[in-house]
Amino acid sequence: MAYSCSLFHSSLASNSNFISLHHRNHRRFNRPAPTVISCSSSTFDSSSTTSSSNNNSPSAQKNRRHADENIRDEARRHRSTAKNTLSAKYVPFNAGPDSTESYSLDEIVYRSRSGGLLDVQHDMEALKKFDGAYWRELFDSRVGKTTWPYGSGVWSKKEWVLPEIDSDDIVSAFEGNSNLFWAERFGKQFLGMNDLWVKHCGISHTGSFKDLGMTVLVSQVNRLRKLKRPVVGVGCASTGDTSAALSAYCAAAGIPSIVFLPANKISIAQLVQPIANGAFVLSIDTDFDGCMKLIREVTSELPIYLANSLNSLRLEGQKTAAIEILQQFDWEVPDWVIVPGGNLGNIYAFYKGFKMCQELGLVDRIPRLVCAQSANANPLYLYYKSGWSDFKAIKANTTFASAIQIGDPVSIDRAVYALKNSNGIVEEASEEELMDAMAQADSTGMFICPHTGVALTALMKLRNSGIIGSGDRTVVVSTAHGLKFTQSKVEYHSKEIPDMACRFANPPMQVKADFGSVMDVLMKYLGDKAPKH
Ligand SMILES: Cc1ncc(COP(=O)(O)O)c(C=O)c1O
Ligand SMILES: N[C@@H](CCOP(=O)(O)O)C(=O)O
Repeated sequence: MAYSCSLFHSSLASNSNFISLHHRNHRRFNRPAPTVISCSSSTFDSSSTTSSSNNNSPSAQKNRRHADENIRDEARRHRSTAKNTLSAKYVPFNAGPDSTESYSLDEIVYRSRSGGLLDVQHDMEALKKFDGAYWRELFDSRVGKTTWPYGSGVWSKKEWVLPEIDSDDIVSAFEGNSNLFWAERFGKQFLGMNDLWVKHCGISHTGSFKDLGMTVLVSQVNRLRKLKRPVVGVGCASTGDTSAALSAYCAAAGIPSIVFLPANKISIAQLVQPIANGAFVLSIDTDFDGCMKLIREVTSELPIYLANSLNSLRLEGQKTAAIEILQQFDWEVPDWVIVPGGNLGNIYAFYKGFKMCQELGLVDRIPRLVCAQSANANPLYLYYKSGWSDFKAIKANTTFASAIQIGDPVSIDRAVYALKNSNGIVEEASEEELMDAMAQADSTGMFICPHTGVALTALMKLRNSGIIGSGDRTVVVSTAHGLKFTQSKVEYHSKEIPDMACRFANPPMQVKADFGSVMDVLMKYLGDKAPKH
């Protein structure tokens, strides 16, 4: 599949700005943030230790960081001396009330004694000592600042993520705080919807939502290494996004990273990311599931810490995207959230984020979740269609949504739990459907990845069947930046894909370099576009 059009070039744009959405949010964000938020039994650092003001008033100057101090030093100087009453530990995933099995987060453990998944369990009683309004205000007060580490959308929720980690150990690129895009034209034109949103988790440091989990995992590794635990490097199997995030965060912390990639199955843009960040890259002649099996075997033999989402630390970071969505809607709960699924950690992370907000009184309900799969890699969809009676791992086929070409998802149990407990739905998208949906979305000003095309296809199907109503507030989670997947767009717009009509292709027009020829094509174009009366 070669490039045929020299007009197309790829480069990865990175933007971690928080784009506040609408008037309701402005009201909240404009409120002065409290310097210290006190509560009955504890005090957490608030965001306003650094002056975020541009003015030169004496009070702004007084709050200024010392000239010889960096933001980490400054955070240390302002750190609350109150005893931290919050904690978290690993427990077997979905363990019954009688289970006593648990592990410190400082242990290197990925599986329960019975071989099942683990989950990070927070001390909910300690968190409940503060009411929902407290947490809403604390999280809101930290948005858009450079105070270490709260300028990160993940670490602005530190108390719910890794409450015990020292801020000094955190490795962060101020990830998160991604924009929630009102898909006005796409919603109106293709779906008759006026409250459709796209959460752009891919507009991030390495171009995918993986940054949210990787900052947490690599921070904990940083702590483990300081505690002299046997961690020489960190490794993952990847379809291209986990490897990019792992290598970037490890490079920032000076920790060796090792990535197992299925040969010729990821995009060039994704392949070059770990190479550029200095990771040890193994290109292996197998698929993602084969790489996953190998990394699990290797990490049980060598002092390499496992960074895939089998490791439940990752999901603690990823769950903050759910909290962020609620925050961006001024703590109003959307009706639906649609997430593309592959290894199936993220759908559970969203569930967990929403559920914590409900349990801790920030909101009174959770949205219905939809997991969207490529029809070429759809083990969850087949399981759902069997009435959850018959799960079979499959051999995943090639799909343009290459990052979710996964046939044996490690988090299958987590995904089923999330969907059952959120009245959820699973949908699938054929190659033509996902590529058409991507092209349609792009034609309304987005530039999404094929995985987001899978999620948009699910939305289209659920709208057509009337399950999602025209007025339902719906969020589609965009998981990676479209600039990582330009080749699939080039092929689509060049109409190069066998057996695909590419109905929304917009190929460039070749024109001779003379005024007459250019005028001819422009006159025709403008004639076609002129409003018909
Ligand atoms: C771009 C993209 N979208 C979606 C997914 C699916 O996420 P999960 O594996 O957590 O289901 C992945 C990775 O698997 C991905 O890289
Ligand atoms: N899409 C993923 C696949 C691995 O998922 P993980 O969340 O378990 O790391 C990737 O980019 O590698």
